[in-house]
Parts: sequence; C-alpha cells; structure tokens
Amino acid sequence: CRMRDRDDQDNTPLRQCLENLHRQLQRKDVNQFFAWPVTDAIAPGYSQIILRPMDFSTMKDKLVNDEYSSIEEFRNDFKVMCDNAMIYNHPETIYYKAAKKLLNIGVKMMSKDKIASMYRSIG
Ligand SMILES: COc1ccc(Br)cc1-c1nc(N)nc2[nH]cnc12
Repeated sequence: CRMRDRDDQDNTPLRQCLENLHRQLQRKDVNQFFAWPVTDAIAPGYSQIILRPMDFSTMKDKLVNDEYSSIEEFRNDFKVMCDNAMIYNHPETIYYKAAKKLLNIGVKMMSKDKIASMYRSIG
C-alpha cells in the first residue's frame, strides 16, 4: 500500500491496500474454491445453511464499488467466506481443509499489528 494521489475514487490509498490484499489472498486459493459463489448445484442445501455467502468475486465487486470503508470490514468478509466453508463442509473434506488453511494465511496477513502498519503507510 503505497501513498497514491487521491484524485479519483479508484486509487485511494485504502483501495490500493485492499486490492493488494485481495490479490495476495486469492493467489493462495489454488483450487479456486473461493473464486465464485457456492451454488446449490455444487453444494446441495448450501443456501439454506449459509445465510451470509461470500466469495472473492463478491469481495472484488464490493472493493471496486468502494463498499469497504476499512481493512477490518474487508477482513470480516474474508473470515465469513472461510467460516462458511467450515460450517457447511465436514472437517475431513478438502473444502474444509482449504478454508482452514486460507483462513490461517489471511489472519496472519491481516493481524492487528499488520493492519496498524498498513494504516500508517497509507496515512
Ligand atoms: C465455489 O465452490 C466450489 C467450486 C468448485 C468446487 Br469442485 C467446489 C466448491 C465448493 N464446494 C463445497 N462443498 N463447499 C465450498 N466452499 C467453497 N467452495 C466450495
């Protein structure tokens, strides 16, 4: 997150920061399980069990529409996305394991002190 001029909406410092985080996190989703919304066709009954669906494409849409006013809001959506997979899928599934691994990576990348230093750099 480097300091950028603020002349228009699409390159605010926060926006650049979130674009970076989104890119880095999505690269870790090697099987692309989290790239798109989970459909009931892929996961029977998903929409009845998971009331707050989230995925990287939805997060990107929110990002470009400036719907995130903080890094914490972005981190919350990321956590919901991972938690959903760990609610719907049993622990021995590849989806549960992928979500757990991705969540661990994200928690480290967006720890309290990492976020604080990001705010200092986009100050
Ligand atoms: C978009 O979701 C998928 C796409 C392709 C494939 Br193969 C599996 C999923 C998927 N399946 C299940 N059961 N739970 C999930 N949590 C996040 N992804 C998933």
